[in-house]
Amino acid sequence: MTYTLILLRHGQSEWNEKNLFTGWYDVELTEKGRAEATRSGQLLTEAKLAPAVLYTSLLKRAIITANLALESADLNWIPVKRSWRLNERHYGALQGLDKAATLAEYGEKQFMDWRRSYDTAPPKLSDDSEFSQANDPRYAALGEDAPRSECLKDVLERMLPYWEDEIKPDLAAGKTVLVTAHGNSLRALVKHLDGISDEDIVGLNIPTGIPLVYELNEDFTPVTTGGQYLDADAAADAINAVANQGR
Ligand SMILES: O=C(O)[C@@H](CO)OP(=O)(O)O
Repeated sequence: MTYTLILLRHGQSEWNEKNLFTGWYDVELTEKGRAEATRSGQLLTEAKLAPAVLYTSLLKRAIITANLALESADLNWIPVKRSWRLNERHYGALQGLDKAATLAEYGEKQFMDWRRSYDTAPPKLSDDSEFSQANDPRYAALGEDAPRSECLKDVLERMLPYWEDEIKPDLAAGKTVLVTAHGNSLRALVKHLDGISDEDIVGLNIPTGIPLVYELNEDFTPVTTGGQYLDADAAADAINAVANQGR
């Protein structure tokens, strides 16, 4: 008996295209991103994978990606659960900044520590910034606990309870689960699933809009470490593009 978990990073967003740090800022998909999302649904159909339940973040780039994927897989009807715990990493004071300009200003080491290190969070975003979520009603229940910046460790710590309490029980009940989320929230989940070290997670990048399928054993360890992208060639190219952003 194995469980099937499908991870899907949202399609290209307007700020991916512009090369801006995004985090919790709620941006739209580009036309290319919408096409990636539609194609990801076709890839699910071709692979004969039919999710029984969808999990998304509260950000529309993930929500719309999932809607388009399920539309093209003719699965619009499946139940949906959403949580801020699947949101992208809050990028703090970097939200809205240009990646290339940030690299030029702060240098390679600081840039990569902020982008990919396990435990270095960017400076906090001020509540009066135009890029702040401090007064966003969707996070009102979090009160002052709502993050103003996060490192990957913070993401793992807020995502894991949701994985344990909500997603795992659906898998254990035999449901194929689709999780549509973000580059860094999915890096956190993959780190947990594959047991990737704090050092090695620096080198892991997740491409937009390509389903990553994990078959999990009954103890939720992956049958194949790293899972399997449904379009492995496209994933390899796109992973390189993500790794080289800002350059
Ligand atoms: O800007 C962001 O929120 C993320 C994902 O797009 O960027 P990065 O890949 O640099 O962590």
